[in-house]
Amino acid sequence: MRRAWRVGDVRAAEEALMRTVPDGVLMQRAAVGLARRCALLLAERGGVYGSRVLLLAGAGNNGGDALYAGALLAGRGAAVSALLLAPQRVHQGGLAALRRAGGRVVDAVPRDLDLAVDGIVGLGGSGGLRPSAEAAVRLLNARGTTIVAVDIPSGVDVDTGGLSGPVVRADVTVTFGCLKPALVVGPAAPYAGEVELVDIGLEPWLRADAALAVPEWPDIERWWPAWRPPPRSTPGASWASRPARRPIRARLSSPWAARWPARRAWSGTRGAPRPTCCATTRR
Ligand SMILES: NC(=O)C1=CN([C@@H]2O[C@H](COP(=O)(O)OP(=O)(O)OC[C@H]3O[C@@H](n4cnc5c(N)ncnc54)[C@H](OP(=O)(O)O)[C@@H]3O)[C@@H](O)[C@H]2O)[C@@H](O)CC1
Ligand SMILES: [K+]
Repeated sequence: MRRAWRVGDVRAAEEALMRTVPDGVLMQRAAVGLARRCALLLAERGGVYGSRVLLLAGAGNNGGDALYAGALLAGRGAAVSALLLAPQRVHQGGLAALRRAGGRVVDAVPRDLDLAVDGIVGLGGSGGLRPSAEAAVRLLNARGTTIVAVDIPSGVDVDTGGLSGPVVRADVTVTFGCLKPALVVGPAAPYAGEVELVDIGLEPWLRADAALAVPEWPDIERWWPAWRPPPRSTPGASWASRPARRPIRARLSSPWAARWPARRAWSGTRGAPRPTCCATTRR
């Protein structure tokens, strides 16, 4: 089963974990996992060195994750720029790290990009995207820029998986500690693209009863041994018409970054109903 936790539960676990580690450690764990996934993506497309990366950095720690990860990529020779969506409230430590590594701040989305990192908003999101963020997101979505979302594609409702306006259409979402409902269910789920879960040590602190649990193929096969996914040609494969621009491919992860294999499983079986209806929920 894939289990997901709501924002309140993640925050509670985060607080408990934070009491056991020095300040800033969790953000560094998150940033290292994020930078590593971005570097893998860039390596597939010609290499990290000399690649052009844009960070969309919002007002909170989600922007901080993006800025620290950007600093790591700049350290590997990427040309990293940051568009600050709330310059007065940007994560100062992250911005300083980026500048030290040679990154720069821009005031508009650059024309040529190899990768954009969505650090607009994460667990702290409410309502639709703010106007400055919305304009940048519309432009990047329209251009088909490769996007890695930080924790959650910005603009989605994290707890319900609902949408209330334009959202980031990510190729990959690097999420921290645990899955969240918007990555698994609702209209938001396809916008996450491939989801990579980075272990930051949160799991022991999460409550045992997750907000929801969604079965994976092995669960279904265990419950119903005779069942097999329908063939690819089955009509009515509308569930599979995700908004991604290219097929999601499986990538290997390091041992400390557990990939979520479910999308790969589903993407190989077009026509099958996506079993979100089987999700068990906790109120
Ligand atoms: N959990 C963990 O263990 C760890 C969590 N970590 C990271 O922290 C992140 C949570 O950080 P956070 O709490 O600082 O909130 P965050 O999501 O950055 O947003 C805050 C700002 O966004 C704004 N805003 C709100 N809605 C908006 C919208 N729709 N569109 C645009 N802007 C919007 C709002 O300002 P407003 O516009 O309302 O004035 C607010 O000030 C989490 O997702 C993960 O990445 C890791 O670093 C370490 C481990
Ligand atoms: K985000």
